[in-house]
Amino acid sequence: MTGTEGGAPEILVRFDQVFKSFRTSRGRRQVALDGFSMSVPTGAVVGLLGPNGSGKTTALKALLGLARPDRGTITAFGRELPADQRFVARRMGALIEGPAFTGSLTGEHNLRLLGELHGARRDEVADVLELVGLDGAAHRSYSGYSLGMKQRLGVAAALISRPDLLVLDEPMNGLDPEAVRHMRELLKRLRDERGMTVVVSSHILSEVELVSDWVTIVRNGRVICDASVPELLARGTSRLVVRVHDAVTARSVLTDHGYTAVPAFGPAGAELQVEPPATRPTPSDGSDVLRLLTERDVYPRELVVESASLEDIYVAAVRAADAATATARQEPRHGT
Ligand SMILES: Nc1ncnc2c1ncn2[C@@H]1O[C@H](COP(=O)(O)OP(=O)(O)OP(=O)(O)O)[C@@H](O)[C@H]1O
Repeated sequence: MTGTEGGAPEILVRFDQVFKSFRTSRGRRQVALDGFSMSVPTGAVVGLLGPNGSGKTTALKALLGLARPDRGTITAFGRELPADQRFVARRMGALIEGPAFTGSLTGEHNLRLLGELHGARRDEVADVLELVGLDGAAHRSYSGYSLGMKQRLGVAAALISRPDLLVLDEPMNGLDPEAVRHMRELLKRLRDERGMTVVVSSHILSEVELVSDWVTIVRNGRVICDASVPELLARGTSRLVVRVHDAVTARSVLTDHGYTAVPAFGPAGAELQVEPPATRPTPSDGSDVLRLLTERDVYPRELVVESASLEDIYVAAVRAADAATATARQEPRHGT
Protein backbone atom coordinates (compact mmCIF):
# COMPACT_ATOMS: atom_id res chain seq x y z
CA MET A 1 0.00 0.00 0.00
CA THR A 2 1.24 3.50 -0.71
CA GLY A 3 1.41 5.51 2.49
CA THR A 4 1.55 9.24 3.08
CA GLU A 5 3.96 10.94 5.47
CA GLY A 6 1.56 10.57 8.36
CA GLY A 7 1.31 6.82 7.76
CA ALA A 8 -2.33 6.91 6.66
CA PRO A 9 -2.82 5.25 3.30
CA GLU A 10 -3.43 7.33 0.19
CA ILE A 11 -7.02 6.85 -0.94
CA LEU A 12 -7.59 6.11 -4.63
CA VAL A 13 -11.38 5.72 -4.59
CA ARG A 14 -13.87 7.10 -2.13
CA PHE A 15 -17.62 6.54 -1.93
CA ASP A 16 -19.33 9.03 0.33
CA GLN A 17 -22.94 8.46 1.41
CA VAL A 18 -24.03 6.98 -1.91
CA PHE A 19 -27.70 6.10 -2.35
CA LYS A 20 -29.14 4.11 -5.23
CA SER A 21 -32.51 2.48 -5.62
CA PHE A 22 -34.19 0.71 -8.50
CA ARG A 23 -37.82 0.40 -9.57
CA THR A 24 -38.66 -3.26 -9.79
CA SER A 25 -40.93 -4.64 -12.52
CA ARG A 26 -43.77 -4.56 -9.96
CA GLY A 27 -43.22 -0.85 -9.42
CA ARG A 28 -41.69 -1.30 -5.95
CA ARG A 29 -38.63 0.69 -4.92
CA GLN A 30 -35.66 -1.58 -4.22
CA VAL A 31 -32.87 0.08 -2.26
CA ALA A 32 -29.47 -1.20 -3.40
CA LEU A 33 -27.17 1.39 -1.79
CA ASP A 34 -28.30 3.04 1.40
CA GLY A 35 -25.66 5.61 2.37
CA PHE A 36 -22.75 3.50 1.11
CA SER A 37 -19.34 4.91 2.13
CA MET A 38 -16.05 3.17 1.46
CA SER A 39 -12.43 3.99 0.73
CA VAL A 40 -9.94 2.12 -1.42
CA PRO A 41 -6.29 2.67 -0.48
CA THR A 42 -3.80 2.97 -3.34
CA GLY A 43 -1.85 -0.21 -4.00
CA ALA A 44 -4.08 -2.43 -1.86
CA VAL A 45 -6.16 -5.47 -2.63
CA VAL A 46 -9.55 -4.59 -1.18
CA GLY A 47 -12.06 -7.35 -0.46
CA LEU A 48 -15.63 -6.07 -0.83
CA LEU A 49 -17.61 -8.60 1.14
CA GLY A 50 -21.28 -9.11 1.75
CA PRO A 51 -24.11 -11.57 1.26
CA ASN A 52 -26.01 -11.88 -2.01
CA GLY A 53 -28.10 -8.81 -2.71
CA SER A 54 -26.18 -6.57 -0.28
CA GLY A 55 -25.24 -4.02 -2.96
CA LYS A 56 -21.71 -4.99 -4.02
CA THR A 57 -22.37 -5.12 -7.76
CA THR A 58 -24.35 -1.88 -7.68
CA ALA A 59 -21.46 -0.13 -5.90
CA LEU A 60 -18.97 -1.40 -8.48
CA LYS A 61 -21.29 -0.45 -11.33
CA ALA A 62 -21.59 3.05 -9.88
CA LEU A 63 -17.79 3.31 -9.88
CA LEU A 64 -17.66 2.14 -13.50
CA GLY A 65 -20.38 4.54 -14.61
CA LEU A 66 -22.85 1.71 -15.28
CA ALA A 67 -25.30 2.80 -12.56
CA ARG A 68 -25.96 6.40 -11.67
CA PRO A 69 -26.27 7.10 -7.93
CA ASP A 70 -29.38 8.95 -6.76
CA ARG A 71 -27.31 10.86 -4.20
CA GLY A 72 -23.83 10.94 -2.72
CA THR A 73 -20.36 11.35 -4.20
CA ILE A 74 -17.78 9.01 -5.68
CA THR A 75 -14.25 10.20 -6.35
CA ALA A 76 -11.52 8.21 -8.07
CA PHE A 77 -7.99 9.30 -9.03
CA GLY A 78 -8.84 12.66 -7.47
CA ARG A 79 -11.73 13.23 -9.91
CA GLU A 80 -15.43 13.30 -9.21
CA LEU A 81 -17.81 10.87 -10.90
CA PRO A 82 -19.73 10.80 -13.11
CA ALA A 83 -18.41 14.18 -14.34
CA ASP A 84 -14.91 12.82 -14.98
CA GLN A 85 -15.94 9.26 -15.87
CA ARG A 86 -13.89 9.18 -19.07
CA PHE A 87 -10.70 10.23 -17.30
CA VAL A 88 -11.27 7.57 -14.65
CA ALA A 89 -12.38 4.88 -17.13
CA ARG A 90 -9.01 5.11 -18.91
CA ARG A 91 -7.30 4.08 -15.67
CA MET A 92 -9.66 1.26 -14.72
CA GLY A 93 -10.10 -2.29 -15.92
CA ALA A 94 -13.11 -4.33 -14.86
CA LEU A 95 -14.68 -7.75 -14.96
CA ILE A 96 -18.19 -7.19 -13.80
CA GLU A 97 -20.59 -9.45 -15.58
CA GLY A 98 -19.45 -12.59 -17.39
CA PRO A 99 -17.03 -11.59 -20.15
CA ALA A 100 -18.31 -11.90 -23.72
CA PHE A 101 -15.85 -13.86 -25.85
CA THR A 102 -16.28 -15.76 -29.10
CA GLY A 103 -16.29 -19.49 -28.42
CA SER A 104 -14.84 -20.54 -31.77
CA LEU A 105 -11.79 -18.25 -31.46
CA THR A 106 -8.71 -19.01 -29.40
CA GLY A 107 -8.08 -17.20 -26.12
CA GLU A 108 -5.24 -15.30 -27.75
CA HIS A 109 -7.35 -14.27 -30.75
CA ASN A 110 -10.18 -13.06 -28.52
CA LEU A 111 -7.75 -11.01 -26.47
CA ARG A 112 -5.97 -9.65 -29.53
CA LEU A 113 -9.25 -8.33 -30.95
CA LEU A 114 -9.98 -6.62 -27.66
CA GLY A 115 -6.41 -5.35 -27.42
CA GLU A 116 -6.75 -3.62 -30.80
CA LEU A 117 -9.44 -1.40 -29.29
CA HIS A 118 -6.95 -0.29 -26.66
CA GLY A 119 -3.94 -0.08 -28.96
CA ALA A 120 -2.25 -3.09 -27.32
CA ARG A 121 0.65 -4.62 -29.24
CA ARG A 122 0.98 -8.40 -29.78
CA ASP A 123 3.75 -8.65 -27.19
CA GLU A 124 1.48 -6.90 -24.69
CA VAL A 125 -1.27 -9.44 -25.39
CA ALA A 126 1.26 -12.23 -24.84
CA ASP A 127 2.44 -10.56 -21.63
CA VAL A 128 -1.10 -10.39 -20.23
CA LEU A 129 -1.76 -14.03 -21.18
CA GLU A 130 1.41 -15.02 -19.36
CA LEU A 131 0.44 -12.91 -16.36
CA VAL A 132 -2.90 -14.69 -15.94
CA GLY A 133 -1.28 -18.08 -16.56
CA LEU A 134 -2.94 -18.76 -19.91
CA ASP A 135 0.17 -18.68 -22.09
CA GLY A 136 0.09 -22.47 -22.38
CA ALA A 137 -3.56 -22.43 -23.48
CA ALA A 138 -3.43 -19.29 -25.63
CA HIS A 139 -4.02 -21.21 -28.86
CA ARG A 140 -6.88 -23.36 -27.64
CA SER A 141 -10.39 -22.33 -28.56
CA TYR A 142 -12.29 -20.44 -25.87
CA SER A 143 -15.19 -22.91 -25.95
CA GLY A 144 -12.85 -25.60 -24.60
CA TYR A 145 -11.71 -23.52 -21.61
CA SER A 146 -12.63 -24.52 -18.06
CA LEU A 147 -14.58 -22.00 -15.95
CA GLY A 148 -11.35 -21.01 -14.18
CA MET A 149 -9.62 -20.37 -17.52
CA LYS A 150 -12.60 -18.36 -18.76
CA GLN A 151 -12.44 -16.20 -15.63
CA ARG A 152 -8.69 -15.74 -16.12
CA LEU A 153 -9.25 -14.64 -19.71
CA GLY A 154 -11.86 -12.22 -18.35
CA VAL A 155 -9.22 -10.77 -16.02
CA ALA A 156 -6.78 -10.64 -18.96
CA ALA A 157 -9.38 -8.61 -20.87
CA ALA A 158 -9.66 -6.22 -17.93
CA LEU A 159 -5.85 -5.88 -17.90
CA ILE A 160 -5.34 -5.27 -21.60
CA SER A 161 -5.80 -1.51 -21.23
CA ARG A 162 -2.94 -1.45 -18.61
CA PRO A 163 -5.15 -0.09 -15.81
CA ASP A 164 -3.98 1.23 -12.44
CA LEU A 165 -7.18 0.03 -10.80
CA LEU A 166 -8.71 -3.37 -11.40
CA VAL A 167 -12.33 -4.03 -10.39
CA LEU A 168 -13.49 -7.64 -10.27
CA ASP A 169 -17.03 -8.63 -9.34
CA GLU A 170 -17.16 -12.13 -7.84
CA PRO A 171 -14.30 -13.44 -9.99
CA MET A 172 -14.10 -16.63 -7.91
CA ASN A 173 -17.77 -17.56 -8.26
CA GLY A 174 -18.13 -21.22 -9.14
CA LEU A 175 -14.39 -21.88 -9.26
CA ASP A 176 -12.88 -25.01 -7.72
CA PRO A 177 -10.38 -24.57 -4.84
CA GLU A 178 -7.37 -24.86 -7.17
CA ALA A 179 -8.75 -22.15 -9.47
CA VAL A 180 -9.58 -19.93 -6.46
CA ARG A 181 -5.98 -20.28 -5.26
CA HIS A 182 -4.73 -19.42 -8.74
CA MET A 183 -6.93 -16.31 -8.84
CA ARG A 184 -5.66 -15.20 -5.43
CA GLU A 185 -2.05 -15.60 -6.53
CA LEU A 186 -2.79 -13.58 -9.64
CA LEU A 187 -4.26 -10.73 -7.57
CA LYS A 188 -1.17 -10.73 -5.33
CA ARG A 189 1.12 -10.61 -8.40
CA LEU A 190 -0.83 -7.68 -9.84
CA ARG A 191 -0.41 -5.79 -6.58
CA ASP A 192 3.19 -6.74 -5.90
CA GLU A 193 4.68 -6.80 -9.38
CA ARG A 194 2.54 -4.25 -11.19
CA GLY A 195 1.66 -1.94 -8.28
CA MET A 196 -2.01 -2.26 -9.13
CA THR A 197 -4.91 -1.44 -6.82
CA VAL A 198 -7.50 -4.21 -6.88
CA VAL A 199 -11.11 -4.24 -5.67
CA VAL A 200 -12.53 -7.73 -5.56
CA SER A 201 -16.04 -8.55 -4.44
CA SER A 202 -17.15 -11.84 -2.97
CA HIS A 203 -19.82 -13.24 -0.70
CA ILE A 204 -17.35 -15.77 0.69
CA LEU A 205 -14.83 -14.39 3.15
CA SER A 206 -12.36 -17.26 2.81
CA GLU A 207 -12.02 -16.57 -0.91
CA VAL A 208 -10.55 -13.11 -0.37
CA GLU A 209 -9.30 -13.30 3.21
CA LEU A 210 -5.85 -14.55 2.26
CA VAL A 211 -5.23 -11.88 -0.33
CA SER A 212 -6.90 -8.71 0.96
CA ASP A 213 -5.04 -5.90 2.69
CA TRP A 214 -8.26 -4.08 3.35
CA VAL A 215 -11.77 -5.41 3.95
CA THR A 216 -15.07 -3.63 3.40
CA ILE A 217 -18.15 -5.45 4.62
CA VAL A 218 -21.48 -4.42 3.14
CA ARG A 219 -24.91 -5.34 4.41
CA ASN A 220 -28.24 -4.06 3.09
CA GLY A 221 -26.55 -1.41 0.98
CA ARG A 222 -24.52 0.00 3.85
CA VAL A 223 -20.90 -0.49 4.83
CA ILE A 224 -20.71 -1.96 8.31
CA CYS A 225 -16.95 -2.36 8.45
CA ASP A 226 -14.17 -0.70 6.41
CA ALA A 227 -10.66 -1.28 7.74
CA SER A 228 -7.23 -2.72 7.07
CA VAL A 229 -6.87 -6.41 7.86
CA PRO A 230 -4.28 -5.86 10.66
CA GLU A 231 -6.57 -3.24 12.23
CA LEU A 232 -9.53 -5.61 12.06
CA LEU A 233 -7.58 -8.46 13.60
CA ALA A 234 -6.38 -6.17 16.39
CA ARG A 235 -10.02 -5.23 17.07
CA GLY A 236 -11.06 -8.83 17.55
CA THR A 237 -10.72 -10.19 21.04
CA SER A 238 -8.90 -13.44 21.54
CA ARG A 239 -10.59 -16.41 23.15
CA LEU A 240 -9.14 -18.50 25.91
CA VAL A 241 -9.87 -22.21 25.85
CA VAL A 242 -8.98 -24.43 28.83
CA ARG A 243 -9.13 -28.21 28.47
CA VAL A 244 -9.43 -29.98 31.81
CA HIS A 245 -10.39 -33.38 33.21
CA ASP A 246 -12.59 -31.86 35.91
CA ALA A 247 -14.51 -29.08 34.18
CA VAL A 248 -16.92 -28.64 37.13
CA THR A 249 -14.21 -27.76 39.66
CA ALA A 250 -12.30 -25.64 37.13
CA ARG A 251 -15.43 -23.70 36.31
CA SER A 252 -16.25 -23.05 39.93
CA VAL A 253 -12.68 -21.82 40.64
CA LEU A 254 -12.84 -19.40 37.73
CA THR A 255 -16.35 -18.09 38.35
CA ASP A 256 -15.40 -17.49 42.04
CA HIS A 257 -12.86 -15.03 40.68
CA GLY A 258 -15.29 -13.24 38.40
CA TYR A 259 -14.36 -15.09 35.21
CA THR A 260 -16.95 -16.39 32.77
CA ALA A 261 -16.35 -20.05 31.95
CA VAL A 262 -18.68 -21.62 29.42
CA PRO A 263 -18.48 -25.41 29.22
CA ALA A 264 -18.24 -26.86 25.76
CA PHE A 265 -17.30 -30.14 24.20
CA GLY A 266 -14.51 -29.59 21.70
CA PRO A 267 -12.66 -32.08 19.48
CA ALA A 268 -10.28 -32.84 22.37
CA GLY A 269 -13.03 -33.48 24.96
CA ALA A 270 -14.42 -31.24 27.71
CA GLU A 271 -13.28 -27.66 27.59
CA LEU A 272 -14.13 -24.28 29.04
CA GLN A 273 -14.29 -21.11 27.01
CA VAL A 274 -13.03 -18.53 29.45
CA GLU A 275 -13.44 -14.77 29.53
CA PRO A 276 -11.73 -12.63 32.16
CA PRO A 277 -13.77 -10.28 34.37
CA ALA A 278 -14.83 -7.08 32.58
CA THR A 279 -12.84 -5.12 35.19
CA ARG A 280 -9.54 -6.69 34.11
CA PRO A 281 -7.50 -3.89 32.46
CA THR A 282 -5.60 -6.07 29.95
CA PRO A 283 -6.67 -9.12 27.94
CA SER A 284 -5.74 -12.43 29.51
CA ASP A 285 -2.68 -14.23 28.12
CA GLY A 286 -3.76 -17.32 30.06
CA SER A 287 -1.17 -17.07 32.86
CA ASP A 288 -3.73 -15.65 35.33
CA VAL A 289 -6.11 -18.53 34.60
CA LEU A 290 -3.33 -21.09 34.96
CA ARG A 291 -2.29 -19.61 38.32
CA LEU A 292 -5.86 -19.63 39.70
CA LEU A 293 -6.42 -23.23 38.65
CA THR A 294 -3.11 -24.70 39.83
CA GLU A 295 -3.48 -22.92 43.21
CA ARG A 296 -6.55 -25.12 43.65
CA ASP A 297 -4.79 -28.24 42.31
CA VAL A 298 -6.60 -28.18 38.97
CA TYR A 299 -4.06 -28.88 36.24
CA PRO A 300 -5.33 -28.17 32.72
CA ARG A 301 -4.43 -30.63 29.98
CA GLU A 302 -4.20 -27.74 27.61
CA LEU A 303 -4.66 -23.98 27.63
CA VAL A 304 -4.93 -22.19 24.31
CA VAL A 305 -5.31 -18.53 23.45
CA GLU A 306 -7.21 -18.54 20.15
CA SER A 307 -6.98 -15.29 18.20
CA ALA A 308 -10.14 -14.04 16.55
CA SER A 309 -10.13 -14.88 12.87
CA LEU A 310 -11.45 -12.54 10.21
CA GLU A 311 -14.45 -14.83 10.03
CA ASP A 312 -15.23 -14.23 13.74
CA ILE A 313 -14.94 -10.49 13.11
CA TYR A 314 -17.11 -10.70 9.99
CA VAL A 315 -19.83 -12.61 11.86
CA ALA A 316 -19.65 -10.18 14.80
CA ALA A 317 -19.92 -7.16 12.47
CA VAL A 318 -22.95 -8.64 10.67
CA ARG A 319 -24.66 -9.50 13.98
CA ALA A 320 -23.99 -6.03 15.40
CA ALA A 321 -25.39 -4.41 12.23
CA ASP A 322 -28.50 -6.61 12.31
CA ALA A 323 -29.07 -5.81 16.00
CA ALA A 324 -28.69 -2.06 15.27
CA THR A 325 -31.18 -2.33 12.38
CA ALA A 326 -33.69 -4.21 14.58
CA THR A 327 -33.38 -1.55 17.29
CA ALA A 328 -33.80 1.25 14.76
CA ARG A 329 -36.94 -0.46 13.41
CA GLN A 330 -38.43 -0.69 16.90
CA GLU A 331 -37.72 2.90 17.85
CA PRO A 332 -40.38 4.68 15.74
CA ARG A 333 -42.99 2.27 17.14
CA HIS A 334 -42.15 3.46 20.67
CA GLY A 335 -42.68 7.02 19.55
CA THR A 336 -46.10 6.42 18.00
N1 LIG B 1 -31.46 -3.37 -12.18
C1 LIG B 1 -32.05 -3.66 -11.02
N2 LIG B 1 -33.39 -3.59 -10.89
C2 LIG B 1 -34.00 -3.86 -9.71
N3 LIG B 1 -33.33 -4.22 -8.59
C3 LIG B 1 -31.99 -4.32 -8.66
C4 LIG B 1 -31.28 -4.06 -9.88
N4 LIG B 1 -29.95 -4.23 -9.64
C5 LIG B 1 -29.84 -4.61 -8.34
N5 LIG B 1 -31.05 -4.65 -7.76
C6 LIG B 1 -31.35 -5.01 -6.36
O1 LIG B 1 -30.48 -4.25 -5.54
C7 LIG B 1 -30.01 -5.03 -4.45
C8 LIG B 1 -28.51 -5.10 -4.49
O2 LIG B 1 -28.13 -5.87 -5.61
P1 LIG B 1 -26.61 -6.12 -6.02
O3 LIG B 1 -26.61 -6.93 -7.27
O4 LIG B 1 -25.89 -4.84 -6.04
O5 LIG B 1 -26.09 -7.00 -4.78
P2 LIG B 1 -24.83 -7.95 -4.67
O6 LIG B 1 -24.30 -7.76 -3.29
O7 LIG B 1 -23.89 -7.68 -5.79
O8 LIG B 1 -25.45 -9.37 -4.80
P3 LIG B 1 -24.96 -10.64 -5.61
O9 LIG B 1 -23.81 -11.19 -4.84
O10 LIG B 1 -26.15 -11.52 -5.58
O11 LIG B 1 -24.60 -10.16 -7.00
C9 LIG B 1 -30.70 -6.39 -4.58
O12 LIG B 1 -31.85 -6.40 -3.78
C10 LIG B 1 -31.04 -6.45 -6.05
O13 LIG B 1 -32.18 -7.27 -6.26
